[in-house]
This record gives sequence, structure tokens and C-alpha cells, in this order.
Amino acid sequence: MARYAHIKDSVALITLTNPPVNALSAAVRHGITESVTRALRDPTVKAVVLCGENGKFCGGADIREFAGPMTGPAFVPMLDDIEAGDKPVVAAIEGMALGGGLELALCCHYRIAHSKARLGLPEVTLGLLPAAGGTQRLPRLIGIPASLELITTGRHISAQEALKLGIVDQVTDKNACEVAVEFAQRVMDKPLESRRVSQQTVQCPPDLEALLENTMVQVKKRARGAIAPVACVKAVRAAATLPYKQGMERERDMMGTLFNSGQARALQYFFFAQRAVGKWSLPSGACWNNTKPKPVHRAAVIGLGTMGRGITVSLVAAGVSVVAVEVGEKQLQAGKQMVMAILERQAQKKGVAAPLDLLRFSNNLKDIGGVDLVIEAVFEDMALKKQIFKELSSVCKIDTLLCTNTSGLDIDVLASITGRPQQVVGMHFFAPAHMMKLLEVVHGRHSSPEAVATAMSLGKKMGKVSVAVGNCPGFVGNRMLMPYVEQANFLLEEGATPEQVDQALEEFGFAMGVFRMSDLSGLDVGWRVRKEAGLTGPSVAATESPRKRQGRRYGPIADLICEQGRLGQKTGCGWYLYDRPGGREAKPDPWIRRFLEEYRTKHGLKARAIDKQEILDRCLFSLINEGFRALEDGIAAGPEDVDVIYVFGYSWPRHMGGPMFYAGMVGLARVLERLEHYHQAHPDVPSLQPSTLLRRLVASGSPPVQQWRGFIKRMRSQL
Ligand SMILES: CCCCCCCC(=O)CC(=O)SCCNC(=O)CCNC(=O)[C@H](O)C(C)(C)COP(=O)(O)OP(=O)(O)OC[C@H]1O[C@@H](n2cnc3c(N)ncnc32)[C@H](O)[C@@H]1OP(=O)(O)O
Ligand SMILES: NC(=O)C1=CN([C@@H]2O[C@H](COP(=O)(O)OP(=O)(O)OC[C@H]3O[C@@H](n4cnc5c(N)ncnc54)[C@H](O)[C@@H]3O)[C@@H](O)[C@H]2O)C=CC1
Repeated sequence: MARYAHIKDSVALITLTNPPVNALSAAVRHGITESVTRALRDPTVKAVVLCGENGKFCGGADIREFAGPMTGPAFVPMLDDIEAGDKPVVAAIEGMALGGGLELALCCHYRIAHSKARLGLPEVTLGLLPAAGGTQRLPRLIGIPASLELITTGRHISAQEALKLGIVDQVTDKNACEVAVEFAQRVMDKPLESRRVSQQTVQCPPDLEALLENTMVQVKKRARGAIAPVACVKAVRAAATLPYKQGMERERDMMGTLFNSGQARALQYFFFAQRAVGKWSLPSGACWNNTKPKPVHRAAVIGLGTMGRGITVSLVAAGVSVVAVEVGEKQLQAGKQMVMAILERQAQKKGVAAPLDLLRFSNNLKDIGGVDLVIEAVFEDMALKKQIFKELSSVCKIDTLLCTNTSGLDIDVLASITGRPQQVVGMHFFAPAHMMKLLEVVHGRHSSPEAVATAMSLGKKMGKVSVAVGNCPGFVGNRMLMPYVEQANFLLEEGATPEQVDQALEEFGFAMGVFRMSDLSGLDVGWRVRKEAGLTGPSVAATESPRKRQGRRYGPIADLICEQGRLGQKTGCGWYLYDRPGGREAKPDPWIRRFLEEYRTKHGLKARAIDKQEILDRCLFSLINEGFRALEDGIAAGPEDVDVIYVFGYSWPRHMGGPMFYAGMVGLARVLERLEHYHQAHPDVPSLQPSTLLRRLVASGSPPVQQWRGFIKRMRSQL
């Protein structure tokens, strides 16, 4: 919808009205078309101002409409008519002008932005390109290099940057709409020829070809296999090399391909998934909109190792004052140095002073008495964590929230040590914690809704995407990782090499394959977990078969590698060889090849050729199967939660939507059939046995992922 008003005798004010972001739904496009026609026909109207209701210009096309048939006026002719009109149209940009919203502004003859407005063409993040002339008008307005960067990244920019680039004509701190009306009155008699962006010639840099090629290489590297960024580069090339009309045809053709692609569907699903996880709920019925978080002004972090350092940085960067506690002086100084260096680097980048006054370091747990919240990040050792939680409950004030960063230990056990189990939750960050966006907030049996709300809200304040999950070994992310890693290990036993498995996974779109990732995070992390779980180490009886544990197939290769002191990058070798301890460049290691051959011979295993499809099917489908189990158990609230965890925490390619969305895309029946096939071949691997939820979904005709929550709810209520 759009409201029309005739003001100041000669100006037509057209206001987009479609809360919350005035997206360009069919009704809004209809409203704009009608209002603009009316203004152009009315002889008393000399100029037009376009603005959005509630201080928001326009958030772009209505993404919800993409799933259905396109109705209402088409974008491109609507925008062309505005630009071609003989009366000046001024866009008054408050809040945001994104995607189709910015394209609407680009076809106006002038653009006035409020100083707090954000602008951008984020279509690429939805698997699309700006197909309402964005790829053709923006290069004409601001040149090729800046357009390429904005269109291929989808970055939102400030009004000030937009002014510098020449996207807007003026930035104001006042009401942009009022300023635009005054502006319109001043320009109403001026000629419009030079203001029609589509009529301008593109200024091409002399190194155009090199620039386009470099950008193409960069975008392919940034999102391996993603098709939208590639199309964006091609569309800008068309702007640089073809007349406007032909460029628009190229833009339209490529949009047609992208619009109907699985990648666009995946990315649009993911857009809403990210928003869905913020609307958490607990089995008790408590949820995001009926539970108030407590304010957190002062926090403590216990343990300044890999994780504690990043967590401290994130807290301080969010304006929370922190007491960081380490066990010994040497560890304290090492942690302190690292935290301060990161904070100073961050501040330098922003050109501000590092907020070091928010930081205190201590060797004494008694120094944290007054804090609102504690995050424990000591070694993954239950006995140590129990001892710390016991101390915490005696030194902290009665309402302090006690959180643990454990990767998968039982939150309820830790809660039971304290006198306040309702105030214990998991805050599971991902390494490096000051950079990774994901936070799993783990609710135990006794965690109060207020404790969950507080951790979720603190996560948001720290710039994280927080997902509420239930308590079980590994929670959601690491729980699903176990069968994935297990399959990768079995594949080595059966004849694959680490580089072969990694290559298949990296070609699929992961930033790193399972073995390269393991080398990066340290093989000892998993080794410690397996020892804690009694799968390896002195607790295993000598009579136990090395390839069997608790009646199931077990792959001991990773343990044997660790026993050789090969712990990954930090020791200069793991699954791969590095030029030095701490080296980053992974090279295939002949030692590993020999080791695998000897291992197979020792256990009477015959190596066979394993193709990429088998690697992907076994690794990905076993992970997905565990995702279904987490949904079935209520550990993950919905498929969106699983997908957001995997994209933000485990580098699952975003254009594949996340594992659960991917399962739907591949076809649930196919996932089920493959799991059944592999389970039949490996009956001693329980993680390959298809989950009940997967079976039921298939039996119900494989509903789309958006309907699974309702399905799971019904399934549970029938139990
Ligand atoms: C052949 C076909 C030819 C087609 C022609 C071309 C078509 C195009 O040109 C293509 C496009 O425009 S694609 C859309 C481009 N726009 C965007 O990507 C902006 C998306 N929105 C945002 O970034 C943030 O919501 C934003 C920054 C705007 C606001 O962030 P906040 O954090 O303040 O609020 P959110 O929680 O994100 O959002 C509030 C509610 O609004 C919903 N929403 C946001 N943008 C939407 C949009 N563009 N369409 C539909 N719904 C949208 C959002 O889902 C949320 O809803 P609830 O979760 O229900 O509250
Ligand atoms: N490294 C990773 O990728 C991730 C680790 N985690 C979890 O985070 C926790 C910490 O892991 P990392 O930082 O990797 O370990 P780390 O070994 O790098 O650091 C642990 C730190 O805790 C300190 N510490 C030990 N006892 C202490 C005590 N009584 N008081 C104060 N400090 C003490 C140690 O001196 C050490 O600096 C573990 O529970 C781990 O499972 C969670 C997510 C990812």
C-alpha cells in the first residue's frame, strides 16, 4: 500500500505503508504505480517525494512473496516509469533502503538520506541479484569498482558512505521527509535529463578486465559453489560493456536462472531461519516474549585459554565489565596479553580507544563476588568443572548466573553441585569466540526461563546468533558432529585418505574438510572427549577388541595418531604435515599413508576405491540423521535451529540452507533409502540407523521443512 497526499500546493507525498519494513509487496507496488501516475497526471503537482512509514524507507522486495506466483505490477517497468516521468521525484530515505528499496531510490531523480539510514543491495545474500535495474544503474552512478564490491557482498553501508560514493545527494540529521519536500520545491523546475541514472554512461577503469577477473576469483573463494555472486559479477560486466537496454536483458535473464535455483530457496529459507531462532521457547511454555532477561553489567570469565580469551574480548566489546580469572601467574599473564592485544587491534581498526578500563585480571576466584554472570571456560574435565562450580556458588552473590562453556558435558550435573540449579545454563561459544557468530544456550532440567532469556539476550548484545538448545552429550552441534567424524574415520579404515575425504567435503562447500578442521582445532580435543566417555585410554579393558566398543564398531585411528604426539597444526603434524608447529599449510603426509596401510593390514582390512558420492552420503546423511534425532528428542526446537547452528558454527555452506534444509532438497526419501542401504552394510553402526522422525516424515509424504515443527509437535502429542 502507499498513501498519497498533496502538500504545500505543489508536492505529492507518497508514503509506502507495509510494516515492519515497508517491503515492496504486490499491494505496495500497486500503490506506488497508482500514486505516481496520479501525481504525474495532476497539473498542480510539480514534484514528488517518496518516503516510507514509521521512519523506514523500504526493506526491498517482500521476500515472503518469492515462494508464490509473482502478482502485482512488475518491478522494472514501474521503476522505469518513475525515472522517465517529467516531474522530479525525490527519495526521502530514513531507516533503510535495501535491495528493491534502494533500486526504487536509484530510479528517483534525487536521494536525501537521514544520517542513521543504511543502504545496500543485499540480494546476493538471498541467492539473487538486484534485478530491478540495480546492477545497471548503480555502476552508472558510482562506477564499477564500488558497485562490484557492494553488489557482490551485499554489504549495508551508512548514509555517510553512501554520500561519499555518490549514491545520495544529501545527508541530514533532521526529518528526511521534510528536508526532501523542501528540496523538491527547490528543484521542481530544473531539467531532469542529467538526473536519469539509466541514461548516464558508465565510467570504466582502465584495468576493467583485471578487476572483473580478480573479483570473480574472490567471490568464488568466499562462497565455494555459490552461483549468485558469480552472476552479480557478470551483471556488472554487462553494465560496463553493454548499452543499458541490453544490460537490463542480461540482468533479467540471470535473475530468471537464480530465482528458480535451489540456492535462492535455501538462502531465503535461511533468512527467516535466522530470525526464527531468536523466538525461542522452552518445553515449559516459557518463551522469548513472556520472559524478561536480567541486565548484565559485570561478568567474570574463568580460564583464559583459547576460549576464555575470545569470550572476554566479546564481553568487553559489548560494554560489559569483566574480571578474568586464571589459575597461575604465567597463564594469567599470557591470557592478559592476548586479550589486550585483540582488543587494541579491534579498537585500532575502528579508530577508537580500546575499552581496557572494563577489564580486570585476577588469580583469585574470591574477586568475582559482585558479578551478575560467570562464564566458566576451564579444561573439559568434569571433576575440575564440578570443583569450580562448587566454589562459584559459595563466592558469588545469590542471584549471579553461572554459565559453562563446556562443549558437551552434562549441565545438570554441574547445576546439581550448586545451591542454585535454576541459575545454571550452558553458554557454548565456538572458536575463536570473538569472531564466530554462533552461541548455543543450553538449558538444563532446572534452568529458569529468566536464566535462558538472560544468556540469549547477552549473546545478542555480544553480536552472536544465539540458539537455545537442550542438554545432552554434545548438545546439538557437537552431537551431530560425532557420527560425521565417525564416518570419516571408518572411510579411512576402508581405503580412503584424509585428503580424499576432505576434498569431497570442501567441494560440497565446507570451508574445511573434517580432517583439516580437526588439525586446526587440535586432535587432543576429541581424544579427551573419547577418554572421558570411556572409549579409549586406560579405562578400556585390555581384552576389548580395538575396533569394537560397547558392542558397536569403533574406529581407533584418531586415538593411535594422538598417541604418536600428532595433535594437528600445533605439533606440526596430525592428519597432514605442516612446515613447523603452528604452520597452516596442510600437505598430504606419506607417514599417514604408510600408517593407514599398516593399520589395514594389521586388522585384515582390504582397501577399496571409495567415490565422492559415498563419502558425501555417509558423512552428511549420518550427521543429518542425528539432526533428526535431536529434533525427535526435543534437544533442538526446530529444523531452523539445527540449520543456523551448522551454518554459523560449522561452516555448512549457507547456500545449501543447513543440513535439515539440504535433506529436504535432496529428498527425504533418498536420505532414508541411503541410510537404510548403509546401515544394512554396516549394521554395527547405530548412527546409520534411520531415525523415527525421518521415517515418519517420509511416510507422511515428505512435507517441506517449514512444516516440520508442526509435524513434530503433533508426533510428540500422540506419544
Ligand atoms: C524476476 C523477478 C524480479 C524481481 C525484481 C527485484 C526484486 C528485488 O529487488 C529483490 C529484493 O529486494 S530482495 C530483498 C532485499 N532486502 C533485504 O535483503 C533486506 C532484508 N531485511 C533485512 O536485512 C533486515 O530485516 C532489516 C535490516 C530490514 C531490518 O532488520 P531488523 O533487525 O531491524 O529487523 P528484522 O528482525 O530483520 O526484521 C523485522 C521483520 O521484518 C521481516 N522482513 C525484513 N525484511 C523483509 C523483506 N524484505 N521482506 C519480507 N519480510 C521482511 C523480518 O522477517 C521480520 O519479520 P518477523 O520475524 O515476522 O518479525
Ligand atoms: N577449543 C575449542 O575449540 C572449544 C572449547 N570449548 C570448551 O571450552 C572450555 C575451555 O576450552 P579451551 O579454551 O580450548 O581450553 P584451554 O586448555 O585452551 O584453556 C583452559 C584454561 O583454563 C585454565 N584453568 C584450568 N584450571 C583453572 C582454574 N581452576 N581456574 C582458572 N583457570 C583454570 C587453564 O590454565 C587454561 O588456560 C572447555 O570446556 C572446552 O570443551 C568450547 C567450544 C570450543
